[in-house]
Amino acid sequence: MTITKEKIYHHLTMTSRSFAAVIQDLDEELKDPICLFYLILRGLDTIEDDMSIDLDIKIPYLKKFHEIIYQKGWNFTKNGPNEKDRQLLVEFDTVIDAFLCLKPAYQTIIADITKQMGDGMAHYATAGINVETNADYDEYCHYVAGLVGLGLSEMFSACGFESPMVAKRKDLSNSMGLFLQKTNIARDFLEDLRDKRFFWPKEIWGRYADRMEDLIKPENQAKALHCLDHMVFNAMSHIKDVLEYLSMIKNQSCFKFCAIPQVMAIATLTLVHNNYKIYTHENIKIRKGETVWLMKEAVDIDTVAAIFRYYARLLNNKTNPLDPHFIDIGVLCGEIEQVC
Ligand SMILES: COc1cccc([C@H]2O[C@H](CC(=O)N[C@@H](CC(=O)O)C(=O)O)C(=O)N(CC(C)(C)C)c3ccc(Cl)cc32)c1OC
Repeated sequence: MTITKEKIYHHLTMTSRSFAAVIQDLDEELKDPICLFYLILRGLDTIEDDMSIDLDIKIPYLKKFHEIIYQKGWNFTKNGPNEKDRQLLVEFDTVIDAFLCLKPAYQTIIADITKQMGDGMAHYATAGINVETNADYDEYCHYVAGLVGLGLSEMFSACGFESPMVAKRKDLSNSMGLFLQKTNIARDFLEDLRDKRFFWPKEIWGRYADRMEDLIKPENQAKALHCLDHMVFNAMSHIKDVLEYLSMIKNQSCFKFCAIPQVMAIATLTLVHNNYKIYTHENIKIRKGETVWLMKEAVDIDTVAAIFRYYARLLNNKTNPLDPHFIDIGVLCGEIEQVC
């Protein structure tokens, strides 16, 4: 297992440097199961994301990925040459070998979430199926991100680090995923538009433009900013659940693992809010110094609550009084300051 283990953590570091460090800080009992959960999800995501793979090839793989993770020796070489993380699937047999060494309880949780996610991805990959309504948007984000929160909460409760209540509160675990995913979807508008991936719900953008791509036209700047703030407001609706979930987490290594992505997300959402660069530049990111500060500070619920209060006030101050959501955002920020 040692050689495989080194390869596994190499893959982890290759896929996401900053988050790899957070996973490596986890308690020994959870480090391998969560590392493998992360890599299996990346493998599934790499197939879903690859627009060069025909749907009649892609969809069966998405639906049977939960069985593939039990097939020793399996690899995947159908990804396009420039697909990020394609190397992970080329060498996926090492992930499978390590997965098969996990305790059965963790294998079952991972396989069950992978099955649900693969089915959800297959549904939304089907030609003509798009995110139209706010309900579609929440459902899509549940499949690709909310389910991850559910699986992690089940692992936290299964190993005994957290109470069974953590796995029971599926609504809160789901919100942990939706807040991260909706922040990324708002942030990555231009990159996704270029890749012809449309995640913004028509029920939102349809109020500001006839076609989604019209949002990037300079003459539509005011409407585009109101649309962006509507997406920010939609993401903010999960913050109360996020704070309630984090207040349940008692194990220190689990707490940091859960809190760091959430404080990074509220900082990112504040940067994205009312920021026209979303429509002109890709890869909008918070500064490295801010990331380092957040990773160091996100150690307990009081500090995390103070961080959310800080960014809620910043975000509120950035809102244009002419913005249709000016009042709503103000009310939500007020509520966040209450909960904290
Ligand atoms: C209780 O729930 C969680 C608790 C802790 C962390 C995460 C969540 O955080 C990372 C954090 C991460 O991966 N950050 C990236 C930054 C980025 O992606 O922009 C990074 O630091 O590189 C993340 O983004 N996703 C991906 C999804 C959002 C789709 C779930 C993710 C993917 C696989 C796993 Cl096992 C975990 C997570 C949780 O998931 C909700």
